[in-house]
Amino acid sequence: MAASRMDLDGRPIKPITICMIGAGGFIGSHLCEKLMSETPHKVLALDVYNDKIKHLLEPDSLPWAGRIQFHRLNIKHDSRLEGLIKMADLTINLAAICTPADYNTRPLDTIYSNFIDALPVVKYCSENNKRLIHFSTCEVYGKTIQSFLPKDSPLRQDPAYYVLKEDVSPCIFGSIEKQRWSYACAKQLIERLIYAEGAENGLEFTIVRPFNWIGPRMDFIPGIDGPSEGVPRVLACFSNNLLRREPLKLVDGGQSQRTFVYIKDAIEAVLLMIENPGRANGHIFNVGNPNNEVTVRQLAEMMTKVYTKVSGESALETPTIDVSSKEFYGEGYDDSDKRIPDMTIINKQLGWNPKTSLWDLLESTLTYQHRTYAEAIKKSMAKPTSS
Ligand SMILES: NC(=O)c1ccc[n+]([C@@H]2O[C@H](COP(=O)([O-])OP(=O)(O)OC[C@H]3O[C@@H](n4cnc5c(N)ncnc54)[C@H](O)[C@@H]3O)[C@@H](O)[C@H]2O)c1
Ligand SMILES: O=c1ccn([C@@H]2O[C@H](COP(=O)(O)OP(=O)(O)O[C@H]3OC[C@](O)(CO)[C@H]3O)[C@@H](O)[C@H]2O)c(=O)[nH]1
Repeated sequence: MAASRMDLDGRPIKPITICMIGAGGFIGSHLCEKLMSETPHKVLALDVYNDKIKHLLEPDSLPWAGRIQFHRLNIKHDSRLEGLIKMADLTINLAAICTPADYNTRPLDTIYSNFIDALPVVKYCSENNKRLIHFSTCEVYGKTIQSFLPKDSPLRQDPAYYVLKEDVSPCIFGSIEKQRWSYACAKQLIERLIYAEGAENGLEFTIVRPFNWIGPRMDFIPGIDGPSEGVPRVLACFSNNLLRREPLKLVDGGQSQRTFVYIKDAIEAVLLMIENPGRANGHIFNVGNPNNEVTVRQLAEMMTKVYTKVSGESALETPTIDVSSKEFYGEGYDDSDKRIPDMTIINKQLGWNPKTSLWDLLESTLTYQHRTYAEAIKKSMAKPTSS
């Protein structure tokens, strides 16, 4: 299998060792799965948790046993970090606080996690001449230029005012009191630092800007495998509502727009970056699906239809309710209005295109959510509440 794998320029791919930080999270778990099942590469998987990759670590009889090694560590304070980066050919940094409910309520943790804690990773890669793939975010674009144009301006139809291009679009955030932007701003600064390490010290880097990757194992279902009061990202929020047969909450009318890409499509793009360093180094890549754009309200409607199909349950009488962002997220929340990725750079460098439609990716993801959580939710809802 592995011996005959070729890169995009027809050269055989040599097995490498990857130090993956944040390997136990949503993206990390899918990337580990792909690397184990389809490549000969080794993974040093670093995280505080490993629940989402347990199926790859045990039992010892798995075909890839010995190629993945879990190291439970917190990169904030662990002297093993530099040694592990030195042992690898490539470091992939996924570790971050990246749920919007935290950005305005835990801004210090958010800034430390996305900037300060990433600094040693960049430094160790640069000092030891190790390649780095760093996960940033589409949030670095902030709001579109379009959102500042008058509602009746014909310029609103011009993609130049809303399609987000890595090398052209500005980063437009709200005022400092809108602490929502603490995350985007920290991610932007770490991008600038990595870019400068490349320019001044020759660091070989690739920066990934994911545009709402979704699929199985994303975040948690409150009260089942996460805190009851926790607020995950929209896929898990709406899944939780559907599983509990309660209305889906539309923040500020659900008018914001997003493009969603299936995690399995996006992981293909990351694998191309890993295995084609000559084409990926020095680049910042949007990774998203411009064809899967919906408003959050449309997403809620589609998820409701898909869930009815995959669960066999009847639709709710009141499928959605409106809630203000202040009530849902608290003071200091703000939102990106629209996120369409320009695909020119990733097409040119890696020839990558997403394949899966929004309906299809929701069908496979909600089938997973139903199979994984429906019974546990029923049991938890049947339990009498303690007085
Ligand atoms: N999923 C998306 O659509 C998306 C979009 C934009 C950006 N991103 C970026 O991609 C990366 C991964 O996102 P995800 O969706 O998999 O999130 P996730 O929360 O599922 O994964 C992050 C992982 O990092 C780990 N981690 C955090 N701090 C750590 C620390 N100090 N030490 C060790 N481990 C630590 C967490 O335990 C978690 O397992 C993040 O950097 C995020 O900002 C993701
Ligand atoms: O119950 C809910 C939950 C959310 N919304 C609204 O949905 C939009 C999307 O929210 P979410 O998926 O939580 O996150 P964002 O897209 O805003 O931000 C993410 O983008 C990438 C990343 O960097 C990492 O994943 C993260 O910052 C939004 O408009 C919510 O208000 C809702 O209506 N109801």
